Amino acid sequence: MKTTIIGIAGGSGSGKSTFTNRLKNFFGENITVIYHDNYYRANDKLSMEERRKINYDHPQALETDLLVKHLEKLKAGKSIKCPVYDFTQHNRSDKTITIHPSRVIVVEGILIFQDERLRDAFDIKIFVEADADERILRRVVRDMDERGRELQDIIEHYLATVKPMHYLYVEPTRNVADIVLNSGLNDVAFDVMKTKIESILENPDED
Ligand SMILES: Nc1ncnc2c1ncn2[C@@H]1O[C@H](COP(=O)(O)OP(=O)(O)O)[C@@H](O)[C@H]1O
Ligand SMILES: O=c1ccn([C@@H]2O[C@H](COP(=O)(O)O)[C@@H](O)[C@H]2O)c(=O)[nH]1
Repeated sequence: MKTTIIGIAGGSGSGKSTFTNRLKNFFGENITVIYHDNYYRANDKLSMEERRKINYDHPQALETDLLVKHLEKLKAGKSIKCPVYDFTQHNRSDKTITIHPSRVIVVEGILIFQDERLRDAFDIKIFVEADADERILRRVVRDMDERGRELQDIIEHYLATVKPMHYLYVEPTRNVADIVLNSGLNDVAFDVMKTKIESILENPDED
């Protein structure tokens, strides 16, 4: 069985997970989804205070080598144990999820097009775009609701690292995308990708 790998990148709060989860909800077990966020490094030796100060928007914060290895294993038909990141603790949890190989793998993350090895592994590259003001407003709501953050922390973190790293490492990768979406809720884009994935699933041995 051939494997088709689809990368979905974009800034934090752009709507990557919204688009990715829509595909996952539609295709269920027929596709595999991997979040680069789960590959944030384990920092067990650091205190919570030290972990809070890490620049999580720099490529070095992620164990991308492990994700590259995992994609190679999945392509070779082997299952992987994917780490599970705990945003509330700024640390990797002790849980893992077993992910089995499948015809279509979707990989999502802010920095996935920044790494050459990942870029080369993707058969289709999608970049989700949204204005910076919308992204930060969404992030405030999400980080307070789901990631256990205070407003002041989110603002400081955004200005100190999220925003500068976005313009340094995320935004420039828009140019390598095959498709740029203006929203993770775009119905036409969803229909186009749904049709494409259906056709890939119907042809297990085609490139
Ligand atoms: N086009 C949109 N309009 C309004 N809200 C959106 C839109 N896209 C995403 N959201 C909301 O913004 C938040 C962040 O979106 P998410 O998909 O998690 O972003 P990302 O994965 O890129 O960080 C979520 O609560 C989501 O429901
Ligand atoms: O411990 C952490 C690790 C990462 N972050 C932030 O997460 C976003 C990326 O996730 P999205 O789902 O794409 O928003 C990144 O901007 C990091 O700053 C964090 O807050 N804490």
